[in-house]
Amino acid sequence: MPPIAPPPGADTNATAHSFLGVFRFSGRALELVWSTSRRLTVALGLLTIAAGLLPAGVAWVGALIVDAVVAASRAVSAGEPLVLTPVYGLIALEAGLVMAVAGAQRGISLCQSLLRAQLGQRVNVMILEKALTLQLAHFEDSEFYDKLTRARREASSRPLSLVNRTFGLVQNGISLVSYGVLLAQFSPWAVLVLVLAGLPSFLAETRFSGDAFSLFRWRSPDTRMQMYLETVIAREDHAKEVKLYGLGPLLLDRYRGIFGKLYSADRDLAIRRDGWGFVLGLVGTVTLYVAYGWIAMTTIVGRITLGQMTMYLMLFRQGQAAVSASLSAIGGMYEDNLYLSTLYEYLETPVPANRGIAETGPDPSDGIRFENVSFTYPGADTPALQGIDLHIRPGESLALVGQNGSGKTTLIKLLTRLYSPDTGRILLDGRDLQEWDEATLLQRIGVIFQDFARYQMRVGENVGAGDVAHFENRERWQEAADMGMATPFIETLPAGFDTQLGKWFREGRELSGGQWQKIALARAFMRSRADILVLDEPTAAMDAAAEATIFEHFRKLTHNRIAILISHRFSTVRMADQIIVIQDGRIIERGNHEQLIAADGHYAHLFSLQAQGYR
Ligand SMILES: Nc1ncnc2c1ncn2[C@@H]1O[C@H](COP(=O)(O)OP(=O)(O)OP(=O)(O)O)[C@@H](O)[C@H]1O
Repeated sequence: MPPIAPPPGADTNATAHSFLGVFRFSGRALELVWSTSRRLTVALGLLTIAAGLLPAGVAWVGALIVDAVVAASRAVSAGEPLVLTPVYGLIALEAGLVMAVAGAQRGISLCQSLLRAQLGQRVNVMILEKALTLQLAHFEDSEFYDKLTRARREASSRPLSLVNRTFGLVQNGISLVSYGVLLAQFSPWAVLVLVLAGLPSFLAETRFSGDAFSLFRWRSPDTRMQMYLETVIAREDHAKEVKLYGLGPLLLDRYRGIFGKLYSADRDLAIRRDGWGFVLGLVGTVTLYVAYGWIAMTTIVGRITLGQMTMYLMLFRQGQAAVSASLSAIGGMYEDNLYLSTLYEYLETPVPANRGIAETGPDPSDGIRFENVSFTYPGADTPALQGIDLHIRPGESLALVGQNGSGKTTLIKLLTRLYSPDTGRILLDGRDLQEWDEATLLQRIGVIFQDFARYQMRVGENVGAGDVAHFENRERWQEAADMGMATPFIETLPAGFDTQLGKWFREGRELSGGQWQKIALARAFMRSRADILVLDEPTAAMDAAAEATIFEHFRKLTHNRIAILISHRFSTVRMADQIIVIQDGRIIERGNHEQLIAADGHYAHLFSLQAQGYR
């Protein structure tokens, strides 16, 4: 039998197994619904109470009708005149009540649809707002990412579903109490029998729902892998490789494999759940018919009327239906709880508060300083950077050279405060980076990473993204595009700056790698107020002529700015005032091009290798 119990490490709260676990998040879900729309929540509450009480009323009036009919027919047999008014009156009353039940149920479903839309939007916005406050490290943490995707996937349905089920349970509870009150007049034992007959199924359902709850949690990485495989197989940005390498069947096999594994656990649980459900359900049926006999016998001996007999039978039957409706609500509530626990874990992820407030530094002519900076990625064994000392003054340019994985991009991530150093400090204008106000700091830095974003938006917006204050400013788009050498090809696009990019939307145009890079460069140039410009391999996909011109622009532009450049092309690197060579996270050489060539070390070796290639 596949393990239902979670493996070590899976967080199965003990309460999840207890009956109360079902209600763990009901209060919070209710709070969420309440704050989304008070009017709709109140309406839903009132309608639920009405829908809970009215069925007992219908049963009661039903009994009165039968008794009135019996009385009237006896009167007619006894030769008395026929009086139909009381019977018709009662029939009309029952019809009214039945209509009211239907009205309440419709009203509930209306409130639910309206709430579903509002609540879905609200939860999605909460999730996205939180995402904006997260740090890069969160997105790189697989477990956290899992929480985020799960929270997003079911945001529009789960919170309301939990509320609906909670209300449904309340409604059935009210009905059960009202049936109980009426049934108690027949015999308090009958009430006890009704409750006891439902109890085994109730306990079994709670138990199995608890198992399902654990199962969901335990399998979450598998489900995530399945989702990922779906993305790889069915999305345009992977389609090229999947086709050319013939990866499709292999990936699909994996997808099937995961399903097989999950399915066997599901099947086992479903068989046990339904098997026990059937057996315990039989207990209910047998009880019903024993009660039937008991009620019939009591009618025959004349202790209750025919009308009461119909009512008690109906109460018993409806009572059992209410018990089974409650059972399925509870089953679903476990799943909803799982979702909400993920949602709240995600929403409550601690985020370090904006650490600094400084908007200026004591010495603006000092530029950037790294003092003995070391950094290890969360979960990594070896440091990505160690003992980095570095000084770049305003107006200077710095080039970072090193093998793949040597730590160049990491250095930029620390400078842009996407991560914080483990030891040492980074100073800007003589002030620790941690003390700077985040918005001020970010305004001063323009950066393009190797894996820059390709927004499926218009060309102009792709450029404008570099400066949100001028996102829609066409003049600025134009200037930035000129500097990024993007203007000539943008002019050839069907709608110029208004051309839609990417393939997700209608009439979207795909660009070449170099064209995208020019757009990204233009985006960095949008940040005209930024006095630190960082280009992480900005021209790797560009042709040599474009690269040369861009650097001419770049040098002119960076006159009073700090320019940091990561590149594997020595033709550009050599132009920098200062070059540092990084190896395994440490600086092994530094100086300008001439000094490094004269030193005849690592740099000189790499330079001559590349120069040979051009001879
Ligand atoms: N998000 C991350 N989490 C954990 N380790 C990382 C992460 N990003 C990079 N690393 C590791 O840190 C080291 C330095 O990576 P970095 O991206 O800084 O290299 P790089 O010098 O920019 O390389 P390239 O020239 O290939 O761009 C590498 O060993 C890499 O595997």
